[in-house]
Amino acid sequence: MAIVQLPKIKHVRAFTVRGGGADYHDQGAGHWIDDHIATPMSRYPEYRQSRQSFGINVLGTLVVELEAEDGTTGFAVTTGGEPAAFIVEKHLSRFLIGRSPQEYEKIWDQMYFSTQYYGRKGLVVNAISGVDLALWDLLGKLRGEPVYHMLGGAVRDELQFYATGARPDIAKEQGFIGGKLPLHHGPAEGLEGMDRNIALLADMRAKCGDDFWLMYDCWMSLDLDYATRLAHRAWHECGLKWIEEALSPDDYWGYAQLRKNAPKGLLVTTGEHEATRWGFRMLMDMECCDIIQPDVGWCGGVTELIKIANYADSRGVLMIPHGSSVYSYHFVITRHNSPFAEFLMMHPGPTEVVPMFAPQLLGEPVPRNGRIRASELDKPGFGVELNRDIALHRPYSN
Ligand SMILES: C[C@H](O)[C@H](O)CC(=O)C(=O)O
Ligand SMILES: [Mg+2]
Repeated sequence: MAIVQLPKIKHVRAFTVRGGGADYHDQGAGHWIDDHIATPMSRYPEYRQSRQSFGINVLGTLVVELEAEDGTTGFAVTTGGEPAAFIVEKHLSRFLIGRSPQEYEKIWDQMYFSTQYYGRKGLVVNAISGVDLALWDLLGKLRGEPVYHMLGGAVRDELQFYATGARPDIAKEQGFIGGKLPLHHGPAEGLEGMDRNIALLADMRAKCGDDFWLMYDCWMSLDLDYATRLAHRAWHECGLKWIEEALSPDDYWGYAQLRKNAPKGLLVTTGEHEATRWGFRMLMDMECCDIIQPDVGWCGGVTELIKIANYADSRGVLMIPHGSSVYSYHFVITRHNSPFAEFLMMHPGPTEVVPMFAPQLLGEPVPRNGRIRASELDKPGFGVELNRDIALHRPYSN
């Protein structure tokens, strides 16, 4: 039987898109996701009300499209905009053109180590992740297989989701297994801010009852003392399930101490702004958290997430990827140490379940009653198509 040789990559294109989608903070006015949410910039009053005021949405979405010799295309979206498009077109494309998508390990290695002198985390690894996701999409489209089949197949029949957004009470009615609230007040707002954080959580606990998971997402905004005090009050007064990304991603020592300081039973989680197997090894070897939360569009893509997830599994650490739509769904359904997934509520309220990366992905599945069945992922690649009716801008070429 002849060995299958897939067509090689002929074209690499990087586009940018504004307005929601993969850069999900890039929303219009009045959206819950930009309503006085605590960040490291909250120490400056002028940047406290709106995260867009300090530039959280400055990058926009990066779309990576790979076209094979036979005309088949694979694509992916992530956060990165024009600077990431430059890196894809002017640097990474040389490792892709004329190559088979089957070589995703060697291609990843060349993309990472050729940019290591100016990359390693953040924007550069976002760009690498976008290329890697497009490679896996192209591979699936050429093979006629969903990505989750290529990752070993489903270990359960369906995905269960918790919802991130301002209305956990509505999320409970919609069938989600928990609700993660954004933290609104950081250390700069003192005891009054802490009391308001607890009052909101207590109100949601009263509305949701005792059995519904409630979590706080602190988006890197706290110091160790404040995070420790918040953890104890939120656990003892409101039954908080986990405190997420309380500290700077660079403060591995702080996370290790927070995990020691936290009340027994409260989970400490982080990782969405961490990258590569080496960054997550640091989090796990220093025992910084109970759950790692890589974003597959930011940590290095599927090729790197395989390495991260397997190391976590060997250490008994849960790996619940940060919300990244189909790119995490196809991974989570194949891993026992990923028992549930995140769904980021992108409706402004949020009062409705809408596709997370809308309007960029045609055919993007959404949870119904807080679940997506594995069979809903049974389309080639990541099972979505690029919406070509949106304004795609190609600022560079290779
Ligand atoms: C809600 C958080 O501030 C952020 O916008 C999203 C996030 O960190 C998450 O979904 O996790
Ligand atoms: Mg988060």
